[in-house]
Amino acid sequence: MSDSRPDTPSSGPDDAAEAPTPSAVSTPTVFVLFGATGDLAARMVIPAFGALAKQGLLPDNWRLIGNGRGHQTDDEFREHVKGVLDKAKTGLSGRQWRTFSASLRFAGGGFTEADPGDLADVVAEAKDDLGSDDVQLVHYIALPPSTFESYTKALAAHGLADRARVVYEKPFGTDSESFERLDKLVLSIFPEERVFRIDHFLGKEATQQLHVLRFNNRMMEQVWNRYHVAAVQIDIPETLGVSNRAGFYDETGATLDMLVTHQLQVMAEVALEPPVDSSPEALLEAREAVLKDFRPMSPDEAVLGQVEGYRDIDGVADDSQTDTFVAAKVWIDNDRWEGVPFLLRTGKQLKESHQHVTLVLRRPQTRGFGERPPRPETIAFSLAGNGTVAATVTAQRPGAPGDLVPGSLLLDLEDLPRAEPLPAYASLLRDVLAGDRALFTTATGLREAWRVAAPLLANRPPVQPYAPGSWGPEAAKEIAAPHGWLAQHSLES
Ligand SMILES: NC(=O)C1=CN([C@@H]2O[C@H](COP(=O)(O)OP(=O)(O)OC[C@H]3O[C@@H](n4cnc5c(N)ncnc54)[C@H](OP(=O)(O)O)[C@@H]3O)[C@@H](O)[C@H]2O)C=CC1
Ligand SMILES: O=C1O[C@H](COP(=O)(O)O)[C@@H](O)[C@H](O)[C@H]1O
Repeated sequence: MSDSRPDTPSSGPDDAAEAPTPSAVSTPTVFVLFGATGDLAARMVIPAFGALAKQGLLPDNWRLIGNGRGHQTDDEFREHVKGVLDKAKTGLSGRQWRTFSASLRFAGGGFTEADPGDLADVVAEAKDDLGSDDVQLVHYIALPPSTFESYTKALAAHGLADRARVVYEKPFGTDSESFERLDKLVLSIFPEERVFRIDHFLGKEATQQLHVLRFNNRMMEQVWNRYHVAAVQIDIPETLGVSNRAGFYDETGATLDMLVTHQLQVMAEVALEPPVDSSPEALLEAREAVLKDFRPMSPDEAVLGQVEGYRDIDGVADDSQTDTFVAAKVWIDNDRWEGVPFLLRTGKQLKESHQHVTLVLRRPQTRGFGERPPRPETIAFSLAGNGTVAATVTAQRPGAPGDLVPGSLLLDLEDLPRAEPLPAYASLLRDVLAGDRALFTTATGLREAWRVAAPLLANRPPVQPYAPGSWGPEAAKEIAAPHGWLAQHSLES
């Protein structure tokens, strides 16, 4: 394994102009990134490390060890990371990149209970390098969920679990039964306070604004219930395909990848009751509590789809029944939300990408001035990027008394004074370093999510084909009747 220090700078501002940035955590830390060659690592986790480095939020002394089943040298891994950071436009200066890249290592040869590959040795070297007895070990398991159990056992078998923190990607389990088994195994090895079950949608800036805006603004607080809200849409269509991660995707599918995970957590963020105080712990308790009121999903109120051509992708079975699309109606049995459908939709290779949480408002009780356009008024949050919030209103077309048209009031969160938005993964990694688990899912919350999804998973409707670039199977339109899925183009800046 090579250990030379590369001097190729990543694109970024001039070294001379760069001010030293303070480090957030002083404990020397060794990160192990399982799945370092994968899609998630490239799209989110490695760029998050870059963003933390850029803002001076990594510990003063750290190492990041990439792990995989294949072999590569440290320098090859550095080249990979450099490509990823350049693509993500992280903007590290030359000096920042040199410091960053010097902390990168790769340990190949896989990692099983029987054989740790290179990892145990590389971790030991990294700890020695950091020259302290007090080194924090943080494992990030960015692997397909079917491997979580075996990697957890291997961590214990090779003495890498002691005093370590561990981050699990989602889905944590693939149904109630496997969730309970995994949870029991994990907690037999790691104490709960060192387990971080990530759901990066909870770390998004705009997701956090759901409760902040709601509870700090009377105009939102007052309408946040069944008397004023006719329906809530949590709509996450994607143009993205899955050909680069077919193995993972074919064993997962849209329902597990997005709906049982991100969308139910975001739904809980929308639906929660006022937390007892403004602490992160109270927020987490409120999220868990409302999940208990979610009604188990009915397969009759769900549509699954599979994009045409999916079975031709390398790594996908010829007769795959995996869903690349799901739309479903979920109900909450409590006083605030009785009778309000929560409409969840997501899928791959659809017409458009967006991530919208939309409260569809009931029409005003007064007669109004003019003929209202059919589009309902809404309060909508775009979770993508740094996030936007919009209210769509009905207004009079200027110069045309009585001619009513929809308009929108838009807030771009990054335009707020002194805004310093962090990508979700960077923000959550910072929380892992600080030991703050408030924006992570808990076993209690996940147990409820699996309970809610159980009838749908046990009785999956057949997947209906849809054309790439479409909005999914026709039948999914019915789920959102009478309003239809609201596109909210005006939300994107
Ligand atoms: N991709 C994304 O956008 C997101 C993914 N996630 C989650 O991240 C996790 C990983 O997803 P993603 O990166 O997309 O998946 P990938 O298919 O890209 O897999 C990640 C890496 O895991 C290793 N791997 C694959 N199969 C196995 C196996 N059977 N045993 C051991 N290692 C294996 C491979 O590395 P190697 O060949 O080097 O061993 C691969 O590069 C999943 O839990 C997913 O839900 C979460 C949010 C977003
Ligand atoms: O967890 C996942 O999320 C991504 C979408 O995340 P975002 O950060 O782009 O908002 C999704 O594409 C992927 O399939 C899924 O595993």
